[in-house]
Amino acid sequence: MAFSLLRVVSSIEISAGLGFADSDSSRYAGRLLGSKFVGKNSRKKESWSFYSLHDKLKKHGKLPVLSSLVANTAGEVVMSSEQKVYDVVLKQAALVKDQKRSEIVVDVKPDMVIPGTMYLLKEAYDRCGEVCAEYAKTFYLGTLLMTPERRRAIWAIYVWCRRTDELVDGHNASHITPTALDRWELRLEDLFAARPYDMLDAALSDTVSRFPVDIQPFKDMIEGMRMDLKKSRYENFDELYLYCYYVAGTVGLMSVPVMGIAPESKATTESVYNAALALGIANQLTNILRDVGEDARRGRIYLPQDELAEAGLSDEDIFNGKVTDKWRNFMKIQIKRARMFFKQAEQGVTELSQASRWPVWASLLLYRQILDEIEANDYNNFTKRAYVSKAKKLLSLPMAYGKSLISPLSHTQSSLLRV
Ligand SMILES: CC(C)=CCC/C(C)=C/CC/C(C)=C/CC/C(C)=C/[C@@H]1[C@@H](COP(=O)(O)OP(=O)(O)O)[C@]1(C)CC/C=C(\C)CC/C=C(\C)CCC=C(C)C
Repeated sequence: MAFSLLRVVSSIEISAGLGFADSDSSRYAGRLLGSKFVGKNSRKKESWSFYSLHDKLKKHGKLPVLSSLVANTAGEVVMSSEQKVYDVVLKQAALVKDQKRSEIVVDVKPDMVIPGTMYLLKEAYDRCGEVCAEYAKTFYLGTLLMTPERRRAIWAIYVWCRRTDELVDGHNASHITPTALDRWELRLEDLFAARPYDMLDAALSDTVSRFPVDIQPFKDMIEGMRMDLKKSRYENFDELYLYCYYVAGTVGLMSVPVMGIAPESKATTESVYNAALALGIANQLTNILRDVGEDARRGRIYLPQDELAEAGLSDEDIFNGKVTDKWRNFMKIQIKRARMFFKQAEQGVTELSQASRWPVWASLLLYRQILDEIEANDYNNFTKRAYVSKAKKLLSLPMAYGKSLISPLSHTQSSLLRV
């Protein structure tokens, strides 16, 4: 993150380091930009399928991100992915609503554990920290600003996400079957029921017993991996949005209960979760735009098929990998959409607890710059991998730190305020 923060690692390393040698070895928060976040029924309802992207741009002067209702192939109006995901957001937010908003939300339980297991638990968290430090250096540094309880909990979540991603992206990926993912899910349920399989699971098991973290986003991430196994095309943005929620928006929903909302924040809990979801979506969209060529070489096209067709582009154009004006125009629209999700996420970062803001700002600023780099590469994401230089990364860190000093109270223009 600055996912050099969350650098992809060699699958051999990850298999060994994360314990994938066993048989269990295994990518969602946005609303229409500008619509007030009051309740799901009060949101604007507008469908991507009704106008072309260009008409929308002309009509609204800005690009709508998603609709609440979409038409299915039979022409019936159905609930959009955004609406489905929003229901998860509401559920997650409800879990923490009653929780006291304070810097120290952690009610550290008396350790009702078998003697010696405390030591093992410390080892388990330390190992999660090591993995995080190794594969997501800058992010790891950011977590050091957090309270010890939060820091180690984020490490444990990070490691579980990494392991899950490795199931379909790692070196054993070609052997992964839906059954293996079902087993990974059973293992997740066991871990939530305080029956961890290994020490890394034990760290997460402890984390979920201390923070109001729900199992749903974890299950949804596994669902995203299932989707990746069976799907290599996305008909429209609604389908892509759901995929992005599964594999990345979920991370935002898992992290907020641990990172905590600032006690002085006046934002609604749902709006903060929604911003967290938006950051996950923005990151994943950016990841997809950066990796178009790489994904195409694996036979995968994550870009919405209907938007490609509307831009006069086909799968063949992607496989041929020629940067044309049609491609540039298409990419401009996609980049614009990703930036809208980043913008939406920005509003929520300030509402997080003080110590959590810096790593989140850092990840937002660093990952968003990948979009600038795609532009700087004249939209050649077929053969050039957009990356942010070390110098730019370094420059972003104090910038992120400066932004993290802005408190929710000095941020009274926020559109996330409770109504
Ligand atoms: C502070 C912070 C950023 C916390 C998140 C820590 C965490 C638990 C990260 C887990 C990330 C992970 C391993 C996800 C597995 C699925 C996956 C690989 C998703 C893609 C990430 C990029 O990783 P990759 O290594 O492939 O990228 P590179 O090739 O190296 O570039 C994703 C694109 C998405 C990751 C999504 C997030 C980190 C969500 C961030 C949102 C929050 C932390 C919520 C912030 C709160 C508010 C209110 C805005």
